[in-house]
Amino acid sequence: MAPTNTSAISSHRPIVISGPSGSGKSTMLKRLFDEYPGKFGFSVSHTTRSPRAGEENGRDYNFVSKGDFLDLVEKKGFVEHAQFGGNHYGTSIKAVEDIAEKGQVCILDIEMEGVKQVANHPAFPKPRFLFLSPPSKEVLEQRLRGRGTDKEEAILKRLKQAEAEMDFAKSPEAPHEKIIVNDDLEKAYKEVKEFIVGADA
Ligand SMILES: Nc1ncnc2c1ncn2[C@@H]1O[C@H](COP(=O)(O)OP(=O)(O)OP(=O)(O)O)[C@@H](O)[C@H]1O
Repeated sequence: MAPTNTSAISSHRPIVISGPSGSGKSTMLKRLFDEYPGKFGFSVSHTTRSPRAGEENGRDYNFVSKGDFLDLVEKKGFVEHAQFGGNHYGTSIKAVEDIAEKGQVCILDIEMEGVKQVANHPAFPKPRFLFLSPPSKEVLEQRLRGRGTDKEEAILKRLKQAEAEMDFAKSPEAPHEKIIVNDDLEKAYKEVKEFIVGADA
């Protein structure tokens, strides 16, 4: 099994934020990163896909071969990993440790299957799990449409996946310490901040 430097991670416990696409995760994180510059960091993911123009190895992704990727899977070196469109993607323990060793709190913005993997990892210290929920399916649909980034087919796919995410969050196997409903943005951001930074935020 890949060695884990638990001390850095334990003193800067990573935060896993999840919730349906369109629930507002990026909106919250952008505000948080802007309000607390340098306090938080995103880990650099591994991928087997080829770099795109302008992408830099080690900065945008750790670009690796399929063999190396599967080796690390075997060694339990990923806190979570998945396959999309024929390519593998994953967050390595090392990438999370690198953030903690810089003195930052690592934020993991991941979907349901990844959350399950993180929660069940045999060696990775338990992070803090936050779930961001839309106020309703109807509002989620409005926001996804309002965002204007997806075609109809993608919106329908996201809405279907949202149901699975919401069901999981309500199930007994869900690891979330807190569920925040993103209705009023100011109120929800205050709650997110309290959970992540503490009551003195
Ligand atoms: N409380 C809110 N009230 C109104 N609109 C909101 C609120 N929170 C977020 N939005 C809007 O909803 C849309 C979806 O938010 P955002 O892109 O942050 O979601 P996300 O969870 O990061 O989605 P993805 O997982 O697809 O990246 C955005 O257009 C955002 O401006």
